[in-house]
Amino acid sequence: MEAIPILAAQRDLLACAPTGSGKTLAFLVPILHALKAPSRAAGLRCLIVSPTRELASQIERHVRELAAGKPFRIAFLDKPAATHQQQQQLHHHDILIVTPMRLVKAIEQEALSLSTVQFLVLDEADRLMEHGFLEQSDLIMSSCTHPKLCTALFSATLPSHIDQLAAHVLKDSIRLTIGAVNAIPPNITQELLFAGSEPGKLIALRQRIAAGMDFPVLIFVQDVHRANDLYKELVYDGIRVDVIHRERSNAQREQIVEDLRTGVLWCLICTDLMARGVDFKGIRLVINYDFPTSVATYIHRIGRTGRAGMPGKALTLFTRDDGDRLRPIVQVMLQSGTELPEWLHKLPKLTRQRKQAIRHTPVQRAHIRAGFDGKVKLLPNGKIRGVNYRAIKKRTASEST
Ligand SMILES: Nc1ncnc2c1ncn2[C@@H]1O[C@H](COP(=O)(O)OP(=O)(O)OP(=O)(O)O)[C@@H](O)[C@H]1O
Repeated sequence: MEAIPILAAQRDLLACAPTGSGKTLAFLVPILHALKAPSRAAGLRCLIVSPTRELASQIERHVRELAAGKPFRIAFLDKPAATHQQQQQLHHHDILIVTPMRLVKAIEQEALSLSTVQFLVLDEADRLMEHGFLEQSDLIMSSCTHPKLCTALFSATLPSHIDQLAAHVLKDSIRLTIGAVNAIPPNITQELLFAGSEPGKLIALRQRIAAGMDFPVLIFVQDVHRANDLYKELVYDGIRVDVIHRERSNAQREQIVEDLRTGVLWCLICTDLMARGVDFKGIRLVINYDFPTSVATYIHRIGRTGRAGMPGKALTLFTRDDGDRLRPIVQVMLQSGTELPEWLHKLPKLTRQRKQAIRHTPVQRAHIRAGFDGKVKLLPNGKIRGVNYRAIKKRTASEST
């Protein structure tokens, strides 16, 4: 809420606040207030950039809800503008929500000019200023040439190199930090579990499920293949589970999110595509099945629970292979008051060379063993057609001994 008067005064802002603390409203409320009313003559006045389609679509929903009753022209640019007429229409929106790739295409095709933009918001700004997005963000920022442009950068995480970069692109800005930088909301209870090896993780997960788990649960894995493999395992176990990653269609993703919201699904397996910004309602537990690759990833993943002050839990599994990546995340857990065994307090620092070497290299992991490859069908009693439940019970019991 501290951001509201700053943006209302049209000052550049760099804001860092914990996950689930309501950053979206913190920028939408003052911007809608400042825009006052629709104005076709003024051209596009507000541009909101998000790194993923899911988050952009969620922001669009929030804008429409907040602007209800005022006929602002709001659009989410999720497809290239194909015809000249569509390109012309882009200029006539008051507020445009975009992902960088689509916007850069529109700028390059000269389908859209950003010279009238008065409010530019980069949501998940540290991600948008990282390798992979930085060039696109740079082009977007330099295309916003209005003399009274107000730029706002929002995120729950702010690595120091991004902090410095942000300071260069903002003018006479205010820096706002709610709580400590990279803080975990205190309402999220964190747990770290050593599972020994890859098969040990599956056993640990099955044991937790068998012991009773608060659904809905999000499970993060490191890539699409592992998401599909774990999905097969959990379907085999009779769990109402689905999977989201870049290979699912937009329609499938939307249906899955809806199914999770309404309780049709208990469990959603996802890649880091869903780690940032997405506001799943009522997630009780986040499981890091594969250890996160960075502190930022850890914070954003577990931030899918414990939103708006609700209680949440996060369970992070690790194996011997994750040893080099453990220390920074252990530090974050300790700083937020998580009790961990004494040996974890004394993990050695990595050398700079080792840090560099592992930064962009995912851990090579053994396959998650797939138990069932056939076609599956969820029955009304919650079981899956074609699954031998007796065999699973027997197998789980023998694996855990
Ligand atoms: N003042 C408020 N009172 C109650 N709930 C709120 C308030 N502001 C926001 N919320 C709710 O809190 C939830 C989290 O908000 P939001 O998605 O904006 O968080 P965020 O800070 O952007 O998180 P992230 O860093 O994960 O993107 C949403 O469901 C939102 O509706």
